[in-house]
Amino acid sequence: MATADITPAQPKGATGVLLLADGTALWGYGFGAAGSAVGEVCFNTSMTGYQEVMTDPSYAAQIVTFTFPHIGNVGANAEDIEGQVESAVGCVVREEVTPHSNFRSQQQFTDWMEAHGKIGLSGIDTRALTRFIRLSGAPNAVIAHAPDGNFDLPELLARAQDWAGLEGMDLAQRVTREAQQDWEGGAWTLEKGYGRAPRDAQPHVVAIDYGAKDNIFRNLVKAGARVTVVPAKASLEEVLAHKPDGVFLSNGPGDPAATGEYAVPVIKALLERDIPLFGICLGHQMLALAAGAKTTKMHQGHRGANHPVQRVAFGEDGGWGETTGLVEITSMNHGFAVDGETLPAGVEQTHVSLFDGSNCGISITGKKAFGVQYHPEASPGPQDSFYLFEKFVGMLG
Ligand SMILES: NC(=O)CC[C@H](N)C(=O)O
Repeated sequence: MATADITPAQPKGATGVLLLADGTALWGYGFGAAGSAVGEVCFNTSMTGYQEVMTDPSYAAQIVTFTFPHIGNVGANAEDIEGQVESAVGCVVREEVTPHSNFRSQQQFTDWMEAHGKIGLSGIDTRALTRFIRLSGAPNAVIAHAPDGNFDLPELLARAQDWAGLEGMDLAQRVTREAQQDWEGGAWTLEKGYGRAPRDAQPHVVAIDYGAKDNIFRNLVKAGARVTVVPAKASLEEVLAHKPDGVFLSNGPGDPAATGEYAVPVIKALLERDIPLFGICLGHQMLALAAGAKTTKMHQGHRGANHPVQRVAFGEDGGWGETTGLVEITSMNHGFAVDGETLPAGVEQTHVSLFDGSNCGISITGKKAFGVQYHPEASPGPQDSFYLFEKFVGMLG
């Protein structure tokens, strides 16, 4: 049963609403798919790359508020897809979606959203919503689009209130590939689109897919690796059967502490066997859990393409070299974080966020194992951190 007043009342002409669990209704205009969906509301400050954001599986069970006011300008295409599986359920934007005008566009963003079952809401004061999230934390909400303007508000509110929230939620097993896959995509170029990955390349990286963005695999290929992707719940034996030179731990949605139940024992065993490891985002968080650290839910999270991160230590093999102290501008999408205070002896903090000092990288002493909280593959975002793929592939074999 819903237990809050819904305010303000629906204005004339509204066809979409973001109904927060506390009863606050943000009224606007629906686009994309009709219907409703529940999730945690976050904000992303990227100025470009909305299609990659909306297809990043790490956003499963989330509603993305774009702080950049004009969304839709470059339309949508069949290439800028980061995952074919579940991802953000919807998005909230300031202005009416801009008609597409770009040589790569194949579809209006509104039509693409509809085709992918995602709900859009325009006409929202996204600055006020972002300030609300910064002050009060990321709320649970229902996003709804009814072309005829008819909403069952008590039912929508009950859904927002009954939803358990992301904390304690394991979503990786919902978004992972179910079968092993020989990864075949290479880096994208304007002239040729995506390249092909040579299957005889060395070294061989086995990538555990907790909800991976495809551009990570393309970057591993670009750095010279052959990549075999295995499902989130692959056992140690299944991973080792591929005779990996190194194992990659992917990004993904949900709470790392909940996901770690099946992933962490495998990661621990790989660490014990001295298999080189590289984790990104959720993979970084679970590497930290395997090494004995703790993760926490953040107040508002980090999501955008402009997050400064500083290299603060060399890493075990001195791999950052002279570049310690350097700042990278990074792409980020996380709502949980490794608690830097809980890093045990033998785990070195290699990167920190210059926004809030939170942990952004670790390296395990005596092992070829490291992780970063941010997204070096960009998609979207700056490319300052591509060196990490070369560093990892370079340490194998
Ligand atoms: N991009 C990711 O891998 C996100 C990791 C985790 N789900 C978080 O929100 O912190």
